[in-house]
Amino acid sequence: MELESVKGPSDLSALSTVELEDLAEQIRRRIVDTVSRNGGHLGSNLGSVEITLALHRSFDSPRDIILFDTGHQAYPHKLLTGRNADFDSLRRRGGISGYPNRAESEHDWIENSHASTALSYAYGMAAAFQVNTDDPSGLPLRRVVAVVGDGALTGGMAYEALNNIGHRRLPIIIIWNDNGRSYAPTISRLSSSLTKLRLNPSYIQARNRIKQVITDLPKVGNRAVNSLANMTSALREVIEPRVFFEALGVRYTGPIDGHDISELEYALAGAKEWNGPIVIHVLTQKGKGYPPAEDDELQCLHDLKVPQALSDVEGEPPVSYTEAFSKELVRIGRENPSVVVLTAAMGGPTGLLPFEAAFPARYFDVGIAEQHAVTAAAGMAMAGLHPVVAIYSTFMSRAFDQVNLDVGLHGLGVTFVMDRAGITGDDGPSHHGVLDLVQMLSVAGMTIFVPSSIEELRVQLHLAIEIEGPSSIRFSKTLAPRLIRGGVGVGLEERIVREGSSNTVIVGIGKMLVPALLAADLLESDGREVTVIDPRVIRPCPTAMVERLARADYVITVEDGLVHGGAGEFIAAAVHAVNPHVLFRHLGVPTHYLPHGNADVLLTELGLDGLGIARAIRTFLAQTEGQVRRAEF
Ligand SMILES: Cc1ncc(C[n+]2csc(CCOP(=O)(O)OP(=O)(O)O)c2C)c(N)n1
Ligand SMILES: CC(=O)[C@@H](O)[C@H](O)COP(=O)(O)O
Ligand SMILES: [Mg+2]
Repeated sequence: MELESVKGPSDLSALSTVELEDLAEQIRRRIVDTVSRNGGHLGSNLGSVEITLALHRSFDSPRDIILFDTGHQAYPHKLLTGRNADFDSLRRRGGISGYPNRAESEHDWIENSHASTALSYAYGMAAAFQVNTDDPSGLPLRRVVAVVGDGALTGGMAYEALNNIGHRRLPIIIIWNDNGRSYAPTISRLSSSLTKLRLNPSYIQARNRIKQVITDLPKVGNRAVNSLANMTSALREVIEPRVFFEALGVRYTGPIDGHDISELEYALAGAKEWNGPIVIHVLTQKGKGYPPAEDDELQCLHDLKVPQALSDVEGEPPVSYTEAFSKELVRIGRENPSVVVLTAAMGGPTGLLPFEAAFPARYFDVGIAEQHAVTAAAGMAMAGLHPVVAIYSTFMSRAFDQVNLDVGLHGLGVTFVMDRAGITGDDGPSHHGVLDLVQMLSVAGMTIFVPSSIEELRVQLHLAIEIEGPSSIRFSKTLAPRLIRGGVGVGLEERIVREGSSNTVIVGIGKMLVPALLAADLLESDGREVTVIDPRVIRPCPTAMVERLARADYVITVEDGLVHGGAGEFIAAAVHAVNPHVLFRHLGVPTHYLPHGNADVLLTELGLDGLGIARAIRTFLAQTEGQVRRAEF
């Protein structure tokens, strides 16, 4: 069967094993081809092809619910549910999402790409189907299936859900998609013990032989007992997961080969008969069928766009903020032995691997467990270390309570480094890092740095680590401009990057300094010389900046984060305490879930590019000219 002719799961039911294997190959080619052009998740999707085929042949989606944890492995699901024709638009503005999307298909349920949520959704849905037992259709109970990766299973929510699912004995089928990796080898005793079994048929056959020996034991006598003693280690590796899940009240079966569709369908048929929660432990190969993707470096492909840098340093290739952070952190690690780093399974993407290589004992990957990472850092700070916790802005939301009360309440010296701050683009609404400024401003005593260039990032990282209390630094998913105009700031002071003669000041926060300066250039052609300030630090609000803004008539703040409760409003409150008559206009991200697409395109749509900012300022001034009342102060 040709992939193009698959319009939905019902087209799969009559396919033979050979036809299925051929279709799997077509799906792999389609994914590799599209991701190589559009970017996206390669390893995870190539690893979930057979699982997805078996699920859509064994269940009746969307009547039966098929949930994908994290959702980054759902490309085969999309191709098999009628979206092959649209697949070329993957992750493009206006195109199909890189994650399940309810507006795209009735077969899609979870749009949130944050890991470890699927089992909680499954609990809720299975419980709802039990409550609504008077289903008029007379059809059997709707089944709920959750595909959960071994990485996602290291998240706290997954354990919370497992506990409840087992306790309530809800008939949920859990596919534990175990490829032994997140970005790196998964931090999981449950999973690592099976490394040898990872898709090595001889080990899986050995496991089956061990089971047979146990069964035949009474007939064989001492010789088997001795050989059994040698085999108990392999047996233990296979038994441990069973003990873990069944202690929670969840039946365990496996491990099975996650690329053998017949074996998968056999296990699914058995699971459907099991009256209660059951986990099918499936061993898969990340990147299966495309060797370059079989490591985790190709977890997610994307190309970093060169920002509208105003003045690149001649001759030096542009680097990303991540790379600049990564290198400076190693330097700091050499100078300061109390500095340790923590990651939640994202050591590679957050640039921590060089630090790990240099100081392995001071590198902590806790798995996809942001809450635990933050509070573990609090413990380390209490014990005299200075932890640097590197977590994407969007994932930091998950640990807000821990930041606020486990670190902030105790005033501990922990530095939070939030990469992917602001609109990140291709990964859509659950990846834009637009909440971190609002959240960090809610934590009393948190020093908040917003670097606008590589040089500033380096200086501010050193400052943050020297601060005794909590501190945070945020930067975007871009190559970083080398803004040398005006030099690098000092301490916790702002930088006047462009001095104008008018009474109008633009405060360009972090990455937004670049479009702010472009807007100033455009306004100059109107004959309006505006001042542009790089605040560098949001809290404590730089004193000299507050005084400078209190003398202005009009102040426009620009941030790559939510406007409501954001940095601009915080700055305005500080200025209005000095001069309540200064007129502010805050530009930033509205409180909406923004779609996926190129970050610069999304920023332009929001009016956060240079032209958009200039337009907004012209409108603001036209609306307010003459309203200004000079304060006596
Ligand atoms: C809360 C949260 N933290 C971090 C991430 C980033 N992330 C995306 S995929 C991934 C690894 C997932 O590993 P696994 O569940 O084993 O799936 P696999 O990629 O191996 O198929 C991580 C850490 C995330 N999506 N959500
Ligand atoms: C699915 C997920 O959460 C991550 O893989 C994310 O897609 C990575 O984003 P970057 O591409 O910005 O590293
Ligand atoms: Mg995995």
